[in-house]
Amino acid sequence: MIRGSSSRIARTRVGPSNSRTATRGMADRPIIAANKNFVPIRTNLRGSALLNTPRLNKGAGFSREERQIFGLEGFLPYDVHSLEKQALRAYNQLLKQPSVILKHAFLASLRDQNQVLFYKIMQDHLKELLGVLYTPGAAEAVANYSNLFRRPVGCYISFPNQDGMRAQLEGHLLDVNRTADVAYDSNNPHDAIDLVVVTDAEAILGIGDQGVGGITISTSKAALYTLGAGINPNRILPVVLDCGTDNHALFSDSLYMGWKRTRIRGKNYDQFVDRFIQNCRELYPNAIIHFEDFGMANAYRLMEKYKDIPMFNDDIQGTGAVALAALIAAIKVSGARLADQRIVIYGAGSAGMGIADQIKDGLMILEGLSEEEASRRFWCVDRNGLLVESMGNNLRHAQLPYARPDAEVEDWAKSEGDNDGVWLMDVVKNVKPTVLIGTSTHSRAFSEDLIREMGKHVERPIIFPMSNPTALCEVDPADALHWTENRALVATGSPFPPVELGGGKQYTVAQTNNALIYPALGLGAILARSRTISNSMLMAGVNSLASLSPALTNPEASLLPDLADVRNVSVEVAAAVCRQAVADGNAQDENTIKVVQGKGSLPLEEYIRSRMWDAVYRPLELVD
Ligand SMILES: NC(=O)C1=CN([C@@H]2O[C@H](COP(=O)(O)OP(=O)(O)OC[C@H]3O[C@@H](n4cnc5c(N)ncnc54)[C@H](O)[C@@H]3O)[C@@H](O)[C@H]2O)C=CC1
Ligand SMILES: CC(=O)C(=O)O
Ligand SMILES: [Mg+2]
Repeated sequence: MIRGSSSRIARTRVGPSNSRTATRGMADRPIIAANKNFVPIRTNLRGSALLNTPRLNKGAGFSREERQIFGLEGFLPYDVHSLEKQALRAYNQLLKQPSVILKHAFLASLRDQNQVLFYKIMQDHLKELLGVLYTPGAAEAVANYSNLFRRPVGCYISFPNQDGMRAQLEGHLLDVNRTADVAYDSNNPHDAIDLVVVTDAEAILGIGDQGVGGITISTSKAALYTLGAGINPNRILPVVLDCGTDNHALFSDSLYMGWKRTRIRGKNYDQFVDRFIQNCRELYPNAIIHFEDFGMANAYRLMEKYKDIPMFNDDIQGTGAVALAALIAAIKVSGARLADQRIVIYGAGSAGMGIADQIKDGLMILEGLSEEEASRRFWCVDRNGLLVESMGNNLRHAQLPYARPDAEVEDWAKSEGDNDGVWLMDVVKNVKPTVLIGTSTHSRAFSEDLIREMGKHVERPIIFPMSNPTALCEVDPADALHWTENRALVATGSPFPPVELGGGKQYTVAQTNNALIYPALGLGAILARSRTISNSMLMAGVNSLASLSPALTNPEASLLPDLADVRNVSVEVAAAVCRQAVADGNAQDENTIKVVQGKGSLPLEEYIRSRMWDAVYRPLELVD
């Protein structure tokens, strides 16, 4: 950490008149709602070095006084511009970019120049720009990573370099600590990282193995933690574990920047990941670990293996949580009971089985079903058709509880294909599902015939085509509504525009994406400094999110809150997660425990807001 013997603070327009009082030692600086944005960031950088440090750079936003103190006159055009004016200029430049991928590149470059400005324009245009930064935009950016590469962002841990892994991770810790502002509430440099977002890039969104390009999903998910839950971006470490790639197109691309070997598997892989986790635990003992877009076989194994540390798998647990919240809202609208649903899941991978597991937990906890009874509410269809018990060793461990007895399907009327499997249409005809969920990456798999067939048997069909990016969605929501005479309750993984229902009415399609819940889950776990992230914490988050559904008061409204409102949603959801962490005895942060117990100076929600990072320019303090 930087410790200056003498210091000067530029009193900028944003600073309160008493900002000099903030020069006390780091440890005794309380960050509370009223002053968190006025606490100076200490730096010894000046001139172009300051302008080239995105965490500190304010560009034309540097005040006259700051320009004097930091030697910036002569490096900047004369006029001082407010953050709002800078944001307007940047947004106008963004609009001139002719394609999503160029817009994504523009945003990435803005983030690499001026962090606050990047988050400011993202926040101001969240709904529109999430489609660029996240899904669908991120898919294109990941797939074109090596061709579009300009500068490295985040942490690259490569299998062939693993002997230096500890030093590499220490390097990031030192780098984070050098920014000083991140360690405001502790003198322990190991406290500087709150969150690690890690992918091994084997199953990115719906586009599969992307090798080193997977870093872009980690950086996008990391940015959503800041946008969605105010986690300080400088305290998040996005990581790609480069384990090689089985994507032959990348292999034969001379510009590919990752390790050009087929993916390591088995013992080598396990040891590599384990080494990474153990180093993270030692170097960043307070950080939670978010696993993203691992291939299914590893994703489940690793989730089980590391369940006693504060980690979660977003594709399994985050997706399960958001889907259950949307389902709870949908059945309230339809007037049915959760226990009476017949649920077909198309695509029995990480997301599909995560959703099944979470809904199963819901059936057990909310409806009192036994595990066996709850499992019987699901029919899961994958590449080889309906999962049935006779598939035996071909079933993955996570799929086993949902395999149907073969006897059940023996008498089914079958219309599709040969007799080797039971296909989706046959399942829909025979099961007459009330809920159809798509996590298959099979674009437009929910055909008109299929949706009409489903709609014959149920008054309010619940249809969640959740595959990303947009092009892989199982059905366009407008079609699903049209084919069911507007009776369907629809939610998608990627954003879709509202559907015109006629008569001046519109249906708002809920974006049922884990991005609506994982930032708050992370924030709650970080604030509580939770030992683990338990199922009951997840369920608390689900119930909180479901209770915020606009459809509860207006049946034509979206099943889930708008992703554009994620920051407010996150305060509520994180509060529920914190309360549950305390109730479970998992919480270790004394301040948060006190607040949850009503012994703090602020109510929990306000306390949470007071800990959120905002996209504003904080005063800078020059230290020698
Ligand atoms: N909305 C959300 O929040 C989330 C959406 N997803 C999306 O879900 C999709 C799947 O992701 P993961 O589960 O992580 O991948 P995965 O690879 O683990 O699962 C996909 C499954 O679909 C199966 N599948 C592929 N083609 C099929 C076909 N033609 N018919 C039947 N099954 C087929 C595969 O065999 C596999 O089991 C992706 O598009 C991903 O973007 C994933 C996580 C979150
Ligand atoms: C949303 C997400 O995590 C995925 O599509 O993989
Ligand atoms: Mg994912």
